[in-house]
Amino acid sequence: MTRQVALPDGGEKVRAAGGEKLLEAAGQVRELLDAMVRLDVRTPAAPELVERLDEVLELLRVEIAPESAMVPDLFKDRKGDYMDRSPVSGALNPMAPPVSLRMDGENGVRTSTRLGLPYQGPPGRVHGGWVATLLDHVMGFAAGTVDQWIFTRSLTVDYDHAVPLFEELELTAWVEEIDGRKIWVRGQIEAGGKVVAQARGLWLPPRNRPAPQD
Ligand SMILES: CCCCCCCCCCCC(=O)SCCNC(=O)CCNC(=O)[C@H](O)C(C)(C)COP(=O)(O)OP(=O)(O)OC[C@H]1O[C@@H](n2cnc3c(N)ncnc32)[C@H](O)[C@@H]1OP(=O)(O)O
Repeated sequence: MTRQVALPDGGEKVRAAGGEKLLEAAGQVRELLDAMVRLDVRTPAAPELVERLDEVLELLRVEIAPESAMVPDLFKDRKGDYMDRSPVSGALNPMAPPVSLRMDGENGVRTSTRLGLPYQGPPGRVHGGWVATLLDHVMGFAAGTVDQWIFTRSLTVDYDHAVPLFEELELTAWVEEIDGRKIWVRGQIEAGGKVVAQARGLWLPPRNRPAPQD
């Protein structure tokens, strides 16, 4: 059975809606995150950094939406805007590497990414929590059907080898089995042509989803 998968568009709609500059700013904050973890604790740049960032935050304080306005209604709201803010593939979320997903055959999703120092766990290796996050995300999209939220119910990760920083990582996820509402998915990360992490998980839509006319 061919899955209907809605992938994030890498900020295309944001750009089309006039958000080019905001995407550029998100890229700058991403760069800032990387710079922050590379600074010496006694950097002489710190006082000026505080001052300039304070100005930036002052500018934003009057612009930002309340937290509650950014939490979509599970059953009513469309996922588009929310996905631009995702911590993994959100073009507008500086925490996101970001990964941009593409289809891999009829039942799979694929992406490649390269992670830098903000994602370091053991020396030179990606933090295990981020390894699981990347797999969770890509596998969630492989499981996800158009116009429906879907949740991770179970995720088992095997950390077979180090997942290296600064190297191209190939992520793939594919649906293994569908059993009623239950969607079983497999995923893996390859580096240098070798599988370094793999996972299996169960995805489910919420049980109490109202009928479409509600
Ligand atoms: C466009 C794309 C968008 C989607 C794109 C999304 C991409 C982003 C991906 C990010 C993913 C996340 O971060 S998701 C966030 C983290 N996950 C969550 O917050 C989920 C929290 N859990 C829940 O809300 C709930 O448990 C649900 C909705 C998942 C399911 O609830 P439920 O259906 O009422 O019932 P529940 O008891 O949980 O179990 C359902 C069935 O699964 C079985 N089951 C449970 N665990 C197991 C297990 N390990 N192995 C076998 N079977 C299991 C149970 O026995 C039961 O079977 P039976 O008795 O029915 O036969």
